[in-house]
Amino acid sequence: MHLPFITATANAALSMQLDAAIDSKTKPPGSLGMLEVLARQLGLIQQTTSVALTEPVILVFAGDHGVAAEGVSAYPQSVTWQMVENFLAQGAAINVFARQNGCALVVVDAGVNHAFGPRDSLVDRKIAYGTQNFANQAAMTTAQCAQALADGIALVDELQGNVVGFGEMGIANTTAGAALMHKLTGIPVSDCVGAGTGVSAEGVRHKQHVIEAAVSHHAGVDDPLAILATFGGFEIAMMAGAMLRAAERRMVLLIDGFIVTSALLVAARLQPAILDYCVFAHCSGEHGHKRMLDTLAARPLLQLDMRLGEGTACALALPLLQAAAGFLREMATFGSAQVAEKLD
Ligand SMILES: O=C(O)c1ccc[n+]([C@@H]2O[C@H](COP(=O)([O-])O)[C@@H](O)[C@H]2O)c1
Ligand SMILES: Cc1cc2nc[nH]c2cc1C
Repeated sequence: MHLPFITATANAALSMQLDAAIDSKTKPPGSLGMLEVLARQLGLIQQTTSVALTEPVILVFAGDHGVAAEGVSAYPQSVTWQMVENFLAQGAAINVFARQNGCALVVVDAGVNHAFGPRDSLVDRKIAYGTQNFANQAAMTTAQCAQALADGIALVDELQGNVVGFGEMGIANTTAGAALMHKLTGIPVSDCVGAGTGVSAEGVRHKQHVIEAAVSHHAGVDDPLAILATFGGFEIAMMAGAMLRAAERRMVLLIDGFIVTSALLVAARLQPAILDYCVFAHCSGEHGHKRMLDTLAARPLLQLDMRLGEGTACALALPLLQAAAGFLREMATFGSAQVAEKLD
């Protein structure tokens, strides 16, 4: 399979132009804080000092996990397809937040354990009716993993705009995400697991033991794509493919919570320059997310103790991204507004 190739955004001459443009605006230098960091990043991604965000979209990937059979979630597996129906009926949190912020939403069946039948507003990329239970065998075959990556790439090829947010839905996928985090970072499993949908402290310890046993069972799996196939999910693999292609197309990637970031961990192992294109929407309340973000040297925009997934934090962070692009494009300069500059 041909994986996307991502170019780093570093450009010394453009960086200086962006700094000059940002500092020329009618404000004390640095006073827009993180928005200035974002504006600079957007300029480097788009290779211009006049940035513009067009047709933002959030892709929500849904998939089921065989490891749910180990009793690692607070909810039954059927909630995955039921929540997909809720997305299609416009009733979920992501529907509300995307609507509020003028963001399109695309729901993708990457591998839900349910037959939806033909549906106008559901993108059918079902790889299988859920993954296998990684406690006993690899979650997916190499071919299924490659197909999921390729489908993610193809989905992003169809997008018109230049901003894409990533969201997911999948009962038990914090267990998959924690296993990926452990395998890809070496951080102890105990620091990767969390409450997910709300399991008890004992439930979190059970998750830890399930993952530790699976990691020993699959000893020697060390290549990033093999780790993805062994412990990942169809929605996670499809997101990783979509992320790689989005960065190759020089789009802005909005990264949601724990599971979305675990997909990015895989993508960043394959193409480290992808991180230049990522805006981290929030630090999730899921226990391992802060450590995961730290390993990527990521600075999240929001910290609202949210741990829902669905791409909800992407929708909430979008106005901040638009503020960064807007000030760089529209604010007056000290010269144009005839405002006196800083005293020496
Ligand atoms: O995005 C997050 O940080 C996040 C943290 C905890 C849970 N979730 C969501 O909850 C589901 C997974 O939780 P669990 O307990 O079933 O592993 C899945 O549908 C995710 O979208 C999402
Ligand atoms: C109700 C519910 C909604 C969700 N949205 C994302 N993950 C979810 C998990 C549950 C349980």
